Amino acid sequence: MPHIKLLTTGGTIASKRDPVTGLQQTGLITGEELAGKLDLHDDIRISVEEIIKVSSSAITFENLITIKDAVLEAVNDDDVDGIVLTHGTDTLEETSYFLSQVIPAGKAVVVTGSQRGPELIGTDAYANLQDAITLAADEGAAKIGVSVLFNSKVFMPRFVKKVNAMNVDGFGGGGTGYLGTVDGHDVKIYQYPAHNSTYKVQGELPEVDIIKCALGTDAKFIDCAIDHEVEGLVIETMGRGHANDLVAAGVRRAVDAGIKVVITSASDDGDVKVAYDFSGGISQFEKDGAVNGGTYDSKKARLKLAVMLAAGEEVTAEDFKY
Ligand SMILES: NC(=O)C[C@H](N)C(=O)O
Repeated sequence: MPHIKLLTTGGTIASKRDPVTGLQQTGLITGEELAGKLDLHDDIRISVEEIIKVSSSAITFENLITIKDAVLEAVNDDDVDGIVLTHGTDTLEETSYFLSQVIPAGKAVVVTGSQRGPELIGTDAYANLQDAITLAADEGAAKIGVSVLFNSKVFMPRFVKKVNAMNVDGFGGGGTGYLGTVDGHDVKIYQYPAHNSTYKVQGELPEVDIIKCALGTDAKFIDCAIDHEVEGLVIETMGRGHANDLVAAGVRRAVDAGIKVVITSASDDGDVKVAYDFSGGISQFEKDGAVNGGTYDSKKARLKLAVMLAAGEEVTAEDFKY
């Protein structure tokens, strides 16, 4: 009988209507209550542990460490066959990606949530939770390690993104699509991630910020980050890694101040790559010691950088290749 550990963190999937305001409030429904209403395969056994109870936009780097410790404990428990983590959708892509960087593959860790609260008409809370548990109990999911289940689809954390702010088809996998499906009690995995590097985080995650560039952006936020002595910076540039001379000068100041700088692109697909020789772009950023973030989106690059710094790893463009 597969034993699935259900770890809960809050989010809409744990919400009920506040009797006074009528608005959704997280943490009013427990994992036990949710799991009690599912139509699971008879031989699945569930045990529930509440880790935290917050809207996911309030999750902190400290919370990520707490979540990681709880997941690792379950991964290392021989009595547990698979893990499901329920989470708010706003930062689900970030927490799942973080976990994929710190939890070695070998046991299924399925992250899920819902766009509509469990009491709302057409809620996706029970369907997603049931599918996530079914996936976590499937042998094929163990090989993926950390995955995301949403609206019947299985995603890899590296590419999953909340693409819709309200409807139940809230997540997409970009150009790489999805890994498989859960249809009732049937799990089908069509593809596995080709690359899986994990790191051993020691202690806290360091402060790493994202600064987004657009037409006419200057370096005031970069200088502010330098003043705040952040350890890492992700500069989200345009296209293949382009900004302007003011940003380039700011990047230089940041690198000189000992900050690890990673350059990402606002585009959804395509690499940051040296293609032009001009002073406000990736060719200059690289000469000045910034790291090429490849196809990483800024939120994932931020977490990868924070994890690598916390693990005491040297950060190079090679680390952002896949
Ligand atoms: N659908 C959701 O879960 C959104 C919610 N605000 C959260 O991220 O916690």
